[in-house]
Amino acid sequence: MKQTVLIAGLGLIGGSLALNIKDTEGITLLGFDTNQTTLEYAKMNKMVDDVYDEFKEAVVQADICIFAAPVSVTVDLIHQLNQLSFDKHIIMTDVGSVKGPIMEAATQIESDNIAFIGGHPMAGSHKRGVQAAKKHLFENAIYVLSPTGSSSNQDLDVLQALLAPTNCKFLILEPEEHDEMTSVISHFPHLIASSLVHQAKNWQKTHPYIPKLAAGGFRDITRIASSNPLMWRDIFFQNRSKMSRLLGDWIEEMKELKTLIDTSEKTQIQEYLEQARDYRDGLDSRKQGALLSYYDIYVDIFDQPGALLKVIELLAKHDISINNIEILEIREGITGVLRLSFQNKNDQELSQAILTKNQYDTVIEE
Ligand SMILES: NC(=O)C1=CN([C@@H]2O[C@H](COP(=O)(O)OP(=O)(O)OC[C@H]3O[C@@H](n4cnc5c(N)ncnc54)[C@H](O)[C@@H]3O)[C@@H](O)[C@H]2O)C=CC1
Ligand SMILES: O=C(O)C(=O)Cc1ccc(O)cc1
Repeated sequence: MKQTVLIAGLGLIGGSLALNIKDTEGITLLGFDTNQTTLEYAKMNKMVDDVYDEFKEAVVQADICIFAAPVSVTVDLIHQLNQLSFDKHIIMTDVGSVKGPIMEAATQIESDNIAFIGGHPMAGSHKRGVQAAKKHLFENAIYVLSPTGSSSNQDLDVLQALLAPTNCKFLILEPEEHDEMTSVISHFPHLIASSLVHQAKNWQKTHPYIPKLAAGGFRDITRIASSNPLMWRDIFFQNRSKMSRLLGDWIEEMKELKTLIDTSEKTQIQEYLEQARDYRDGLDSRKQGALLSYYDIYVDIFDQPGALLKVIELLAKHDISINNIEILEIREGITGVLRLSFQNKNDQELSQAILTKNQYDTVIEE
């Protein structure tokens, strides 16, 4: 079937979706963005068939439109739809990290020809822009969909079929429960990560060597503080009431912890740490779902040039594809452990056997 698909906002997420959709048979893929360099890049790299810098001109041609701009921009674009007339059925969706304001804007759409389904791929990166787009970004990730009264089951099927090449896992959620859950598990942690970085920066005035002491733990917990500030500012304010509530709860909890520390309540502090560890370890279980979507192997490697390449070559020789590679440093610049992530248990076990045979120490965490 021939379909014209428009992606409005060709950044990290829009560009990554384009890389998944572009080669589907029968699809003409259009891209709209206000950034000319982005449009030129997308066209030059054949990520889309055609580019537009005028939303209205592009959207009237589409059978499916995916809004992939910042949440506040998507809200504005949805409001513009009422200035246009749509003479054929069009499925519209978005990728915004906050659903409430987008779904609210969608309720104001006047055309009966528009079927709106909210969307949010729960995968991303701290990078931004079309140059950071990756085809495999959504592999195994949860992709939340929120159908509305304007969309039918058939619309939902069509959208899921379009997104199938991403290899994501669909989850249907109400916008309100989505926003509450993502505020806890995604949005609020970003604020805390930034706050920890600010605290270290302030203490650096007293102890200039602080950055040299920053060990793996600090790096792990603050990784997301390197994310796109414009996007996160938008997310915080679009999900403002939930963020404010969590901040209030957090402040109260920190006050209680301060009292426990000040009064040397060692048992209660230990229980607090134990409960957190047990819950966190439980989240890592594949049975629980989202946090760990890959089959991992930890490989000890020494700090020698080419160590990484040797491991990759070894697995490539056996046609095993690695989903993700992360070097976990013991100290800054000193390689310690390699985390290799695989798509399935078979690849994981085969890789472990090959690496063990080649004298590598490996661990699979159950
Ligand atoms: N970055 C991430 O990890 C994730 C982001 N999201 C959501 O995806 C959406 C896009 O985020 P990213 O791709 O990361 O951001 P990005 O900054 O990489 O891309 C945004 C794109 O929108 C374009 N844009 C800005 N204003 C525009 C306008 N008025 N009209 C048309 N295009 C405009 C920009 O030029 C840019 O190409 C956001 O709503 C975000 O909440 C969802 C999941 C993960
Ligand atoms: O880098 C990370 O861990 C993220 O937090 C990615 C992410 C960012 C925004 C989203 O709405 C969903 C996922």
